[in-house]
Amino acid sequence: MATAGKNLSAYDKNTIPNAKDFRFGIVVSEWNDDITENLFQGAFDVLLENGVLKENIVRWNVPGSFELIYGCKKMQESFEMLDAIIAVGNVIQGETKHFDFVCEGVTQGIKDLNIQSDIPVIFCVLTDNVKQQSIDRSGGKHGNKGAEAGIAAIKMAQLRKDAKFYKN
Ligand SMILES: Nc1c(NC[C@H](O)[C@H](O)[C@H](O)CO)[nH]c(=O)[nH]c1=O
Ligand SMILES: CC(=O)[C@@H](O)COP(=O)(O)O
Repeated sequence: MATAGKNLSAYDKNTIPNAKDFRFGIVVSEWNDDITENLFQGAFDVLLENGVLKENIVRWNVPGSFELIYGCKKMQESFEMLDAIIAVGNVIQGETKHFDFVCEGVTQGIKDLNIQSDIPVIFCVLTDNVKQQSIDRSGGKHGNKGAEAGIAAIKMAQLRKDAKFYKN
């Protein structure tokens, strides 16, 4: 189902673990910050709605979405007590192929971080053809992908906790 068929902000609170003991990092790209700030707020609000303490959320900024890779990697290394990290960015097609390389690079880089580290990184990067698509997905008519990412972060933090329990 495409995003157009669902509300990115909608979730059943009864299916979300209580996240009061979880700690989260959020790395935010400054490119298109009118969009990325809305994405950040969507994620931040959802985390608080589900019991996360403000003091258990750490935020770093990076210049652009491509730098999300390095920023998230350093956050994994610096804050070993984090339960999950959310990478927030917005890439919009310009005149050239740069869009393709940035999107592919970020996608592969964040995928690699999930393989190489025990701290999951959630992909909250909008990759849009035009600005209106970004607006629609960061608190507009299709909801907020940041909220979707916040829920994913809680679910992956719980999966990671469960996996540690079964391993011991
Ligand atoms: N065009 C967009 C960019 N481009 C910048 C890159 O992400 C990167 O910061 C630069 O190439 C230096 O390494 N970034 C976005 O996040 N969104 C864009 O639309
Ligand atoms: C995704 C980008 O880097 C892109 O917006 C830059 O614009 P352009 O392709 O016109 O240089």
